[in-house]
Amino acid sequence: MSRQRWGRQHRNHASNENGGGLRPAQPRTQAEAQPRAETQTRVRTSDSGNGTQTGSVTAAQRAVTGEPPSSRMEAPGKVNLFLAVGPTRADGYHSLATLYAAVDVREAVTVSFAPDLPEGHIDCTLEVVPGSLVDQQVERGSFDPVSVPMDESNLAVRAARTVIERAGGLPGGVRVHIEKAVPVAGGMGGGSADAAAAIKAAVELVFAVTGRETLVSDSLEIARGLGADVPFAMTGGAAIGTGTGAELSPVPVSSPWPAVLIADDGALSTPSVFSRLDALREQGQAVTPRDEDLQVPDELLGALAGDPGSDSSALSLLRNDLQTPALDLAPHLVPRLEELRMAGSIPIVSGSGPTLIALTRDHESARILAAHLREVGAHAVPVVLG
Ligand SMILES: C[C@@](CO)(OP(=O)(O)O)[C@H](O)COP(=O)(O)OP(=O)(O)OC[C@H]1O[C@@H](n2ccc(N)nc2=O)[C@H](O)[C@@H]1O
Ligand SMILES: Nc1ncnc2c1ncn2[C@@H]1O[C@H](COP(=O)(O)OP(=O)(O)O)[C@@H](O)[C@H]1O
Repeated sequence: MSRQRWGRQHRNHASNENGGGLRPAQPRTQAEAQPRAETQTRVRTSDSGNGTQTGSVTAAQRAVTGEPPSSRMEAPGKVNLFLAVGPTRADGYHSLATLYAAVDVREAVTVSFAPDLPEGHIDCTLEVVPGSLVDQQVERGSFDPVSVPMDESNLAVRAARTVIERAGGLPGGVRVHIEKAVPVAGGMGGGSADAAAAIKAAVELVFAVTGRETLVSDSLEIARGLGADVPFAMTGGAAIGTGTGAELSPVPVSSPWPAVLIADDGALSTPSVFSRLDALREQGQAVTPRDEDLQVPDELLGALAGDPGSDSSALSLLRNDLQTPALDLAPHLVPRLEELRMAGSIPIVSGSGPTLIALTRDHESARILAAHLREVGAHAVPVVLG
């Protein structure tokens, strides 16, 4: 069993009651290099129980700086290039076969030791990354960050708490700070990315404060316990997901695929979309695939791997069984998909939606399409997949 920990991106920073003193995230696009959005929401939670700068925080360093240790980790949002959904299982989940691809829109979570807070307390703060799709939604008034739960149900809080408790606790509280770039309830696994980043950051923090290590296998078990998409957010890249989506087989990507992400003004709850699929199937309006259909086609994997024998016709194999129920719940997406097809892209609903992903011929086409969509009022950014 590996004793390796996740990454090494410790940093020290002063943390105050408003989550201030946070080093700005590394700008990823020109748009994101603008000043930070003012949006910041914060709640304190408690219970009865208990970047780029690298290198571990040593006790000596802490003694010199006098700052509590802190770890900032990133994790990507995702799209599903293929998603075949099987029948409902006894536990209420659906067996599925999916092809996950990470997008270069990333969440970041900083977990900081807070000796001034009582043991077991977790403060959670959130800020919106400037220029991100979420920032575009906030600016247009279609998303309010206050709608993200900041209590014990927040996935980053749950992740940090689970890691810390399994490691035997810390002699104080913790601050969790989320930098949000992935649309909430958009079918892009943003909450799962927060959970994954928080697991990695908490593992590093526990090690910095106590010297206790967390096995990679334990981190992955915690990830699986937090949601079907969380293990993929831990690994990124591209992978086949089976079972509930948490059993992963990484797949190679020759060169990242260009695409445009189009966020919606609304949100769709994942359980409601699965329930609508069940209802459509019961009414005979959607087909339940046979077990042998729960397989990502080799041609699609070949296209992603740059197999010379594969060609762009493999893109016709893109599939999302949640698209029909998502469109049923959000019918305004139907003409939008058609417009994207007319513009020469290959669009598909991302996961349970309502975010759309439009694959383009090349990066320049993605840039032009995203700029055009923004001109006509959509929230769009060019991205690369995998
Ligand atoms: C649909 C997908 C496709 O990648 O992504 P999103 O659209 O949410 O991003 C995932 O399967 C979502 O993963 P995640 O959001 O982590 O799901 P979970 O929290 O574990 O489950 C939320 C709910 O979704 C339904 N669910 C999820 C996964 C699955 N294989 N079968 C299901 O039926 C269940 O109703 C479950 O209670
Ligand atoms: N850190 C978090 N970020 C976003 N949503 C969260 C978080 N923690 C809990 N949630 C809850 O999870 C729901 C789904 O979140 P998200 O992962 O963004 O969507 P999706 O499952 O569509 O990819 C949200 O509506 C919210 O209520």
